[in-house]
Amino acid sequence: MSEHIKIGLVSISDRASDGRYEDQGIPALKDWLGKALTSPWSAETRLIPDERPVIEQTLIELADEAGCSLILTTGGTGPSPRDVTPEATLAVGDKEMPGYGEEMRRISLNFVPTAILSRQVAVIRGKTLIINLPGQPKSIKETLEGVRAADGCVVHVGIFAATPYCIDLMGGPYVETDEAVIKAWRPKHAIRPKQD
Ligand SMILES: Nc1ncnc2c1ncn2[C@@H]1O[C@H](COP(=O)(O)OP(=O)(O)OP(=O)(O)O)[C@@H](O)[C@H]1O
Ligand SMILES: Nc1nc2c(c(=O)[nH]1)N[C@H]1C(S)=C(S)[C@@H](COP(=O)(O)O)O[C@H]1N2
Repeated sequence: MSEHIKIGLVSISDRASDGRYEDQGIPALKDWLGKALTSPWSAETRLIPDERPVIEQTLIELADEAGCSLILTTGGTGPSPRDVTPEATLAVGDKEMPGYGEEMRRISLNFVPTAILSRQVAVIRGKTLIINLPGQPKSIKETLEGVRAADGCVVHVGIFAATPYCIDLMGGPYVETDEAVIKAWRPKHAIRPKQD
């Protein structure tokens, strides 16, 4: 049996938040989740500048007040002076989840050599998993879904594959996915029977 999940989507960009360009981060996140999730979900969206106090306050509000079990951020993970998303994320986290950043950089190296410049982190705050994704809108699908060969076969599994089980272990809602987009990996004992 699946359960409703509230997901925080945070686009962190100076230029998108002040209107110099249109934000493509939140639409890209919504688009991918709309294709990937088969269990019920709703989004809380925020478009904010690269200001560390604003990022921290936004993450705290979405986790502690809005009740998001998962928060995905996009933007502000590079080496520029204004890129402070990882620092803000680590500051509000109780536990770091280093596998996410390690795996995203490995996946992204299949697309761009500059993937090593990306400093993404993931943390758990209370009952909320917070994951930083890179800022390039196309990198959202790339990191969540992984790498496919020309015939469509998955050659490097995306980071979302492990995320529903992580949320299970944190005591959150049971999230299900469309296996054609991303297969949610759980040990056999943790898989609930599908309902018609
Ligand atoms: N929200 C967004 N909408 C559209 N494109 C974006 C967005 N965020 C980032 N990008 C693109 O991805 C690139 C890398 O993202 P990064 O987070 O490093 O942004 P940036 O160069 O610090 O600029 P800004 O914070 O003003 O978006 C940006 O230079 C921009 O081309
Ligand atoms: N999957 C993927 N990862 C990516 C990219 C990309 O196009 N696809 N762009 C990279 C680039 S050009 C940079 S500078 C770093 C910086 O992260 P940021 O975009 O969040 O600042 O992410 C990298 N990671």
